[in-house]
Order: sequence, then structure tokens, then C-alpha cells
Amino acid sequence: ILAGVSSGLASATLVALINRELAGTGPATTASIVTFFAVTALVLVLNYSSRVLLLNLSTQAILEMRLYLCRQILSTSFQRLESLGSNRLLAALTEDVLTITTTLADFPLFCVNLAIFTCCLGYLLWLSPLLALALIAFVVLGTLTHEAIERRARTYLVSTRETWDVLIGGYQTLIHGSKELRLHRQRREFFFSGVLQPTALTMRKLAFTCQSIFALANSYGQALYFVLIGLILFAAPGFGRFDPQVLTGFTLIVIYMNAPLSYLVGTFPSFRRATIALEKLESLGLSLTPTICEEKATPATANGRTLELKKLRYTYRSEQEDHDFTLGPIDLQCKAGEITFVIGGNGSGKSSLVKLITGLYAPDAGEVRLDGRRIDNENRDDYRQHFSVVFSDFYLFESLVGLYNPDLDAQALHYLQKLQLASKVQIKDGVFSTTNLSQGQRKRLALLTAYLEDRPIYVFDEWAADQDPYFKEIFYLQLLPELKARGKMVLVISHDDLYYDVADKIIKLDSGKIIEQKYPAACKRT
Ligand SMILES: Nc1ncnc2c1ncn2[C@@H]1O[C@H](COP(=O)(O)OP(=O)(O)OP(=O)(O)O)[C@@H](O)[C@H]1O
Repeated sequence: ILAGVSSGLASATLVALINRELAGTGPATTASIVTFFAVTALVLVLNYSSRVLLLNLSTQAILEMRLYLCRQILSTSFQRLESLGSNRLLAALTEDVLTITTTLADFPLFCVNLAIFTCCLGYLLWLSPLLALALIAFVVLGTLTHEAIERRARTYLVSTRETWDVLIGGYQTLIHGSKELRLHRQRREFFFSGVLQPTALTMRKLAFTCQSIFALANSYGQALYFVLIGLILFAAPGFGRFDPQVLTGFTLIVIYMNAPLSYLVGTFPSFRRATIALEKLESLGLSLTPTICEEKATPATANGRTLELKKLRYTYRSEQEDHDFTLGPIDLQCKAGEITFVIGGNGSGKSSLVKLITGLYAPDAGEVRLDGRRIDNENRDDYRQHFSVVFSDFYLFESLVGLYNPDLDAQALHYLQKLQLASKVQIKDGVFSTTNLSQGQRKRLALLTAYLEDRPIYVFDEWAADQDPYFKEIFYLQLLPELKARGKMVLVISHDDLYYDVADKIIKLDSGKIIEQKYPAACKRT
């Protein structure tokens, strides 16, 4: 602020010096020439340093905002993120962050121009308090009416932002549905002319309306400026006896102030957009609690020997109540060194149960206990650290991120050989040479990551579904029994009834409820 004010003060001094020279009669003195160029040098230094200082502030603010938002997303519950949908999150991370950061980046110049404007006003007050007060009243009135015009753009700006969410959804379909769109001409045509085109058209209309309003406000502002100069030149002499030098000075300063004032008024639309972007970010309801990134990794307090679910219940709420899906009440006990299969038809609730068990969802009712310890919001993140999971819609990282182990590459190589991937993928410093593999091979890499995590509880959601018969057999008859022998608690969602006898316990789900429990291993023993 100090740098900006000094810079503004120096600029106003320069204009005052110009005014003095213009009003003077004789040739300029050496002193005034030296003063003029000295102040010019000062303006250069102060202007540059104030901008750099403010740039430092604004870029730091941008950095903090970006990281803060990413951390918020990391600490927001999975339930909330799932219900928001990826298009809204992507739109927030791109559009909203961009809007806010652009405005923040404009902030240094805004401050410098505000300082110049204020200092010029100060000089005008010194020249003639009466004229200056009349000018301030005129500027305030002008700004208010200008603002009244611009305010009309707000609803259009909000609609533009809403439409942007829809457009991002369309872009996602464009990318993720590229195979299906290429294979079906009518679908492609409908998607383009029935979905993308209308949305893009709406964006265009809204943008045109907003920009027209801003253009109107801008032209009005410019016209108002000339009215102001006209008033100084023609009307002011009628209200009192003003020195012609004062009037010339006023006109000169007011013309000089045009640039900073235009800049200040010109930033109003970006502040308006930034406010809407901030409101949009707030409406996402992201977590404001301390982020999980900042939390110190607490050592796991439980070993993962027993897991108990008691009357666990979770409901997916939908717009129409009769479409709600309720999982539970579920009562289940699993132990270390035990393989539990979860079976059931499509939509019976198997994957939802896995999300509840792994702590991605917080139950609506009932409780989860690990080694007797009740899991609640306070310890749920610690609890999640006991699981190694390969989801049916798993995400494969390009490297073994977050795994710190001096023998990591050697261990990974061992598992690459075990999973018959060594000829396809190499690993160096924890980074896979490639992840461009078949779906079944990618799942094996995901399994390798789970192996290296070496956690007490393993969960596989239809892992074997993409494997060939040979590798299916290896998975059920070698890999699962090995994990069991290592004392791991293993939960497997499976439709492979050929291998059900590998399980110690099978639970069958239907419409979100356990309808059957079997113990094949016990039967085999008897
Ligand atoms: N994200 C979600 N939002 C709302 N409802 C959901 C969501 N995910 C699942 N559901 C509801 O939960 C039901 C069970 O889904 P879930 O994915 O758990 O079934 P599943 O047994 O794993 O099925 P599949 O064998 O096809 O993978 C679905 O029929 C659906 O009604």
C-alpha cells in the first residue's frame, strides 16, 4: 500500500509540475528541469517497485488459493465429491480458479491506479477545494449510475457460469465417449447438434448480453468523462471567479486521471465475475476442516485383526424418494487370515458395501469396529489406512507414489514376475516404464501396488472379471490363499462361482441386504 501510494503521489507531483510549467510565463529554470526529471526517475522506481511488491503478493495469493482448493478437495468426503460429479469439480478447478486468479493478478495495477487517482484528487483539492468537491460528487454519482447499469449483468454472469458446468460435462463425454461416438453416426450427430451446439449457443448468447451491458456501461462512463470536462470548462466559470490557471490545471489533471479511472472502473466486471466464482466454489460445500495433507501420519493403532459391522446402514438419496437405495442393516464379522466373498446380482449393493467397509462412506446408522475400536469421523481417515483396495473402477498411478521403501524396485520386480508382467513393464525408482497395457494387465499392476502397500486388509472388487481363465485360476488358487497365509483379512467381490470354495465365508446380497451366509471352507473340512 505504501509503495502504491508513494508511486501515485510521485505521478501526481509530475502532473502538478507539468501544470506549473504550462501556467508559467518565462522559460523553465534549471531547478524545475532537474526537479522534473528527478521526479520522473522517482516515478519509474516507485511505480516498478510497487508493481513488483504487489505482484509478489498476488502471485502468492494465487498459489495459496490453488493449493488450498486442491487440499479442500482431498479432505472433502468421498460421498460429497461423488454427489458433486466430476464436471462441476473440473469446472471449479479450471474456470473458477482462472477467474479468481486473473482478478488477483489485476489487483497490483488496481492498487497503483487507485493510488494515482487518489493523489490526483488530493492535488485537485489543493488547487480548489470547492471545484474538487463538486468533481468528487460528480464522480460518485457517475460511478453509482455506472454500477447500476453493470449490475444488470449479474444474472447473466451467474447463468453463464451454470452453463459452463454443462459444457464441461459435454467435453467429458466428447473425450470419454470418443469410441462410442465414432461408432454411431446418429448418436454423434445428436450429441453434437442436440447437446454441444445448444449449450455453446447459450454460452454465446449469455456472453454477448453480458459484454453488451459492460460495453454500455463503459461508453456511458467515457461520455460522462467528457461531460465532466465540459462542466469544468464551460459551467465552472459561471459559479465563481476561478483563476484560469486553476481551470487549466483541473482540465489537465482530469484528462490525466482518465486512464487510472478507466482502469479502476474497467476492473469492476472482473471483480463481479470473481465474486460469482467464489460463490460457486463455496456452493460446492468443500471441506473447511484441517486438510488431510496437513495432518501428521499417525501410526495405525489397530492391527486389523477383527472387523465388525453392526446394523450398518447407508442410503443413497435421490430426487424421488421411491428411487432411494438403502444398503443394510448389515451385520458382519471378518477376521485376519480369513477370505470372505461378497456375492450377489447386479445392483445388489456389493460395491456400496465395499465403500462403507473401507470408510469412503460414513454410515447413516450402525457402527464399524476395527479390533474393537469404534470408527467415527475423527478416526475414519486413520481407519482407511488399513486397507489395500483394487476397485472395479480403479485408478492406476504411473508410479508407486507414497510408497517409501529402499527395496521398492526389487520388491516390485518380484511381483512383476509373479503377475507375469516383467516382459511388459519395467520399474525404475518406483516409476513404471508404461501403463499403456490391456485392461487385465492394468488391473494386475493395480494389484501389484496393493501388494506393495502391505496393509492388513485386502479388498478386491471384481478384480478377476478382466482376467483370462489361466490368470483367474492363479488369482483364486494361489494369490488369495497366499494373502490368507500371510495373515491378511481378504474381502473379494466375485461372480466366479467356480472358485467359491476358496472362501472361508460367503455372504450373498440382494437389494442391499444379506440374504445368505455360507462357510464353504468349514464344509470342506467336515
Ligand atoms: N453414486 C451413487 N449414487 C446414487 N445411487 C447409487 C450410487 N451408486 C450406487 N447406487 C445405487 O446403489 C445400488 C447398488 O449399487 P452397487 O454399485 O453397490 O451394486 P453392485 O452390487 O456392486 O452391482 P454390480 O454387480 O453391477 O457392480 C444401485 O442399484 C444404485 O441404485
